[in-house]
Amino acid sequence: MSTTQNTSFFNDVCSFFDHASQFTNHSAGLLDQIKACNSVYRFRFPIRKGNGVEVIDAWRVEHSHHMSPTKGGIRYSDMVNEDEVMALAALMTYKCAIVNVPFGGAKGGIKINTKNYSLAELENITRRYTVELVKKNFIGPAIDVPAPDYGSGEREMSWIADTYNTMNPGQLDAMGCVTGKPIALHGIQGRREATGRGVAIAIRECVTVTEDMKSLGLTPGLTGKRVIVQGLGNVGYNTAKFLIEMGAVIVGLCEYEGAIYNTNGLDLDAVVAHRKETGTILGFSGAASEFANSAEGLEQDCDILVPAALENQILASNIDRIKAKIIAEAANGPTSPEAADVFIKRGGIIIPDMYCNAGGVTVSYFEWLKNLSHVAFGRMDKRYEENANLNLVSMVEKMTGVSLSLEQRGLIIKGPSELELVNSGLEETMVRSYHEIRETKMSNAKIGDLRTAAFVGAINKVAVSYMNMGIWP
Ligand SMILES: NC(=O)c1ccc[n+]([C@@H]2O[C@H](COP(=O)([O-])OP(=O)(O)OC[C@H]3O[C@@H](n4cnc5c(N)ncnc54)[C@H](O)[C@@H]3O)[C@@H](O)[C@H]2O)c1
Repeated sequence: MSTTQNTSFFNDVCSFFDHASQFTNHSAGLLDQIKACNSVYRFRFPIRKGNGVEVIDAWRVEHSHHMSPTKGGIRYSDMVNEDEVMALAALMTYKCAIVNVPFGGAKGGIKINTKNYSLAELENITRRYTVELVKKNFIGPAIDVPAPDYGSGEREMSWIADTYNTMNPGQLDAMGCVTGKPIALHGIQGRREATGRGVAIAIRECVTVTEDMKSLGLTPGLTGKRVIVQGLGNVGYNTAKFLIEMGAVIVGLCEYEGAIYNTNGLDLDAVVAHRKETGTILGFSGAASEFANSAEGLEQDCDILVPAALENQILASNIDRIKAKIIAEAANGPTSPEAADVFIKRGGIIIPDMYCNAGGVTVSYFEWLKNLSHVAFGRMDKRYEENANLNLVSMVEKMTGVSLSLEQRGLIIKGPSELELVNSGLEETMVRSYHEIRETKMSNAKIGDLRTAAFVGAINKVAVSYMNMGIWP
């Protein structure tokens, strides 16, 4: 299947790319340009730790400048490395193209185990990381816009926004330099849950296609579908939460300390509360069985497996023991090309990462637009709105001499809130993109799977941008 030797995560992404590119008709040179990472910035900076100094390794990779700004999260992990950041940046390019978000792909990495640092040290690291990016022109609302990823969240995004803003006094659009900020600091409603909500919508769309479910021996629809989720962080927790709302049953949960399982379903919030109290999901009273090794949790009986932690979880070495019929890649790169090949050949469906977790960047785009437009999304705070609309109602009544009915008043004051706008935009994007990918798959029997179809669509869109742009000089 691949023309690239698989020695790394980035090579895995290139391997998927190479396989899909045979279904496009672009020149080898253009394909090379799309595939390559345009800028890789590796840097080291010191922080004070205790009475000494510690040097931190960090990266920012801008994979593709076919659109500006570039966009992608920052991973805080002691496992992060240059290859991983390059792979994640490349996935961002294809992801944005799939959901028609007009950004190039980027990603950042800070090599730390967040558990080993105090809050003040984490803030120092984040602010210094931002300063290094500013110095090299690797951040800015029109240049490169980071977001949360594994190990980072709203708190870190606030520090980044404040550092950038402080270093660029008077820059009107400064708050658009990063997304995933808290609501009180120019964030947007619904961003926190967006990736998980998007994953749940992606799964729902997949299981509603009767013909595809028939081929898996499953009934269409989410009701009663048994799901195992790996990772109880931002993406995993929210995916599980929305899947439950949509009628699915969470039968298994895996965290790095182990896994729990109950074929009758697990109470998600009770598990989270238990973990908060004890530091582990193990020992949860509602579990029928538990496994000290997290990976064993992936191999239990279920219809849908949702890896939502890290890459390289489903490999040639364990794919034969995976019982799920659908793998929904909430994490980036959880399935190796070899494992994916085996799974597809035995008739399984993989909802590929580059589409499945695109809800985050979709809503990040809305946040960035809100920051640049300097206008609140949706209707205003209810108190103001009611006053404003009451004025409007009495104005209309005075002008027409007619008393408006309650219904007519209702028509005037009703309007979508920011959250309703965000969620409907997200819903529309995830639904449309799923069927676009599936149609590409169905258009050529040789394409064979959703990931290849997603890559074909993404490659074609990025190719058109590069061709329109031309080469300068
Ligand atoms: N946050 C976003 O908006 C976003 C968007 C798109 C993609 N993603 C991807 O989703 C994945 C998770 O990101 P997140 O933001 O939820 O991170 P997070 O840090 O909030 O949560 C990750 C969780 O995975 C757990 N974990 C780590 N290793 C594990 C293992 N071996 N087995 C089971 N659990 C393990 C961690 O303990 C943590 O609870 C990453 O691949 C990330 O790139 C995140």
